[in-house]
Amino acid sequence: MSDDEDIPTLIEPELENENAGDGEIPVNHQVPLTIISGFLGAGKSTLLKRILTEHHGYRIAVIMNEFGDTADIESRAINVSSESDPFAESSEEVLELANGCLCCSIKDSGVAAIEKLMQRKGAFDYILLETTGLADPGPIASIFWRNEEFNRGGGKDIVLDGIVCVVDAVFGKQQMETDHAEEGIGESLRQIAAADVILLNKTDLVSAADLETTEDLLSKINPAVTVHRTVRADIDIKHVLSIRAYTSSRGLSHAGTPVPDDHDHASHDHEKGHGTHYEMRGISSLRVSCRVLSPEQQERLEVWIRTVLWESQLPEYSADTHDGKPLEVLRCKGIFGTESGQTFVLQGVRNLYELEPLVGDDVGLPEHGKLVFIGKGLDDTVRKSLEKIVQCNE
Ligand SMILES: Nc1nc2c(ncn2[C@@H]2O[C@H](COP(=O)(O)OP(=O)(O)OP(=O)(O)O)[C@@H](O)[C@H]2O)c(=O)[nH]1
Repeated sequence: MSDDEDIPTLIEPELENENAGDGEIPVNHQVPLTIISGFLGAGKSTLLKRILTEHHGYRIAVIMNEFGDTADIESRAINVSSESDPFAESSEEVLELANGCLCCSIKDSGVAAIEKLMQRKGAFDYILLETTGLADPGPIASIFWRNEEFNRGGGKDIVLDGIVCVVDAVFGKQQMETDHAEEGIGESLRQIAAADVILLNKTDLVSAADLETTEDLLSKINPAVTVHRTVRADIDIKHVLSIRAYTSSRGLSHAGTPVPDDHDHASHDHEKGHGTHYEMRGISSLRVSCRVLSPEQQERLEVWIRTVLWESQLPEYSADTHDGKPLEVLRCKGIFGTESGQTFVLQGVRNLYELEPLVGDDVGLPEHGKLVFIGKGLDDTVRKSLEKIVQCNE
């Protein structure tokens, strides 16, 4: 099918849930979008097939896109609302599946095609976007999350729900350990870094010990990720859709417990803190526990985040005196309490971040907050710099 006459009739969305929860669609009229990434052959199509053939009540539009070239998407994002956009006439096919899902293959245009898809809003209530096995989902995520240009256009009705990464239990560990890029971090590690949920798939093909090792590696690279072990991507849909990874405290569920002081080879040179840092093939992650913050500490933390994210340096060092590697943050997440009795959630994708008080999400005031940063050059100096702000008693 290629022309609009073949596209199913519009149906008004039935969004009735007041409290979007596990597996429920949010009541606001924004359409949640989940990005599915994953290593080549890991089981992305198997997951998609499973989601599309189950009777879950969602009307899902699946976009299978050659989103390999993210620079291309980003440049088009800027033109998304322009009438004269030469990409508005993207080639696309839409198929309606038996359970009401729409399957769209959008071949040659990124965001403009999604905007076009949004003109059919009402025919679906959820978007799944499958990236290629070689894509870094980070830049794609930042288009849908807090991107002002895009949000003024067709993107205003889309809300990024989360990033799901499918990892091959057989080859995943080897892939991560040998991943490299000309400059910096390889794509499979970027996919792990960006993920909110990982499906460690094909667990039927490996030993329990190997699974343990791979899972351990995944959570060292991304200390904020939730890992589910699967066979043929068999997973309860509530763990992958409507997880609200960017709008709730979910995924930070361990925040109430102190970060363990885990003295492995990667977290050396601890003084007194409960932080860890881990480094592998150019990617590094930091996990730091955080006391209940005073207003001054909160202010200093914000300055720290802005300086690291926007200036790629630590506040107490100028770029040429920090003897570490260049700083780059791919993803950050966190939750902490303040002396004023509020709970704050930190979310960040590349140099975009949001630090907002948590409303209507009853997690209680976390006595031991947690901050996680994943990226490049996040070494022990960076860890100590952050701990100096969030762990001292003022
Ligand atoms: N044994 C086993 N095979 C699986 C499992 N999941 C997927 N497969 C098989 O692995 C192969 C690759 O799965 P796909 O779902 O096509 O993987 P993909 O990530 O979409 O692959 P690309 O699009 O090429 O990157 C297929 O032959 C699947 O049937 C699993 O859990 N166990």
